[in-house]
Amino acid sequence: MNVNEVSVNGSANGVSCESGTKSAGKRSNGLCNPVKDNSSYGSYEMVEEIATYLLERTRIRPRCGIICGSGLGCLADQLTDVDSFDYDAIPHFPVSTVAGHRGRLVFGRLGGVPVVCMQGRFHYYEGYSLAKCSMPVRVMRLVGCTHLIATNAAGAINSRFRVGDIMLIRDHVNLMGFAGNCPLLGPNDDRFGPRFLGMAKAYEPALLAVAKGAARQMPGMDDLLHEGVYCCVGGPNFETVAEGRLMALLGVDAIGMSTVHEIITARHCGMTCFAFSLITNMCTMSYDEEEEHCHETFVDVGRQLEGRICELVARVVASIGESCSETPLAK
Ligand SMILES: O=P(O)(O)O[C@@H]1C[C@H](O)[C@@H](CO)O1
Ligand SMILES: Nc1nc2[nH]cnc2c(=O)[nH]1
Repeated sequence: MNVNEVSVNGSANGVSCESGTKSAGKRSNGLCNPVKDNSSYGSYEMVEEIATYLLERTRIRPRCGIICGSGLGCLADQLTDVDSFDYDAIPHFPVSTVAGHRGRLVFGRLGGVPVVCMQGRFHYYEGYSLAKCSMPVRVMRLVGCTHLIATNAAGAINSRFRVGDIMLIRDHVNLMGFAGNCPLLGPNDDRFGPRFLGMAKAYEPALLAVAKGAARQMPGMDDLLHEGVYCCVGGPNFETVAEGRLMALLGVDAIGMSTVHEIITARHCGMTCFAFSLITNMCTMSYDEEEEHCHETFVDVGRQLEGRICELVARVVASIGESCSETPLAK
């Protein structure tokens, strides 16, 4: 099969620069070449090659992939029987460039359930296309994951939220998609999933119920927990007051710079998804307010809440473990 015909990568409106990919021991020069990237990056064969590389080096056969958001790398630190791979050692993998994103893939067990964690994700503002940001989700699928848990740091639009709260994501607004940017742009490869994708049940209601049930059993957690709508923007700048107000009108509760394209990619390849936002700041909704946005402070909010967040994720993973059969799915 001609890889050019089945490539699933699309760069954003033909204007996204790809940066920092390691391939065959050589880093790209980071120059824009969307046409080339569109035809060769992220093919099924490439993702399969990465999956094979990893499976040959670990005995863990993960059922659930976990993406650690800014300041939430602690999720990977609680795994046992660990095999970890720095991103720059994995063929074709992008590299993390953001503080609080360590840049490694960690295979291991969480409460006995085999999982794989991205300890650091890729963002559009780093210069990667949405397809490239989300490519590791397809790797997770091809190493056997049936479920994805995505976490992120986000700003609250909803005035009832407070810094340190957790918002379970019930739904999202794909604002970048409205502008014609989507991780599924370009030719579709049916081996990953269908050309046209329904998104009405993107976030699995049963896992939302598990998380809410778990929170009720964790002292003080119920008060911190909300359910709501997440929106991803390209970043890296935060929102103007007018943009924050627009988000409120759109029904958005929290805003960030990730997750949506990962969930689209995961749903495309048939994964069951659960996601939550750690509220790290209140969005500035009035010109009278001081803007107090600082990435380093956001990372600290994650550190302060790591015990609770780890427990919540462990409980959701335990329920996923119970629902999965023991048949390995890895190709
Ligand atoms: O990876 P996530 O979505 O948690 O990162 C958020 C969005 C920006 O990358 C960063 C802003 O501080 O945190
Ligand atoms: N876009 C956006 N991303 C964030 N990530 C953490 N806080 C914020 C925020 O206020 N806005």
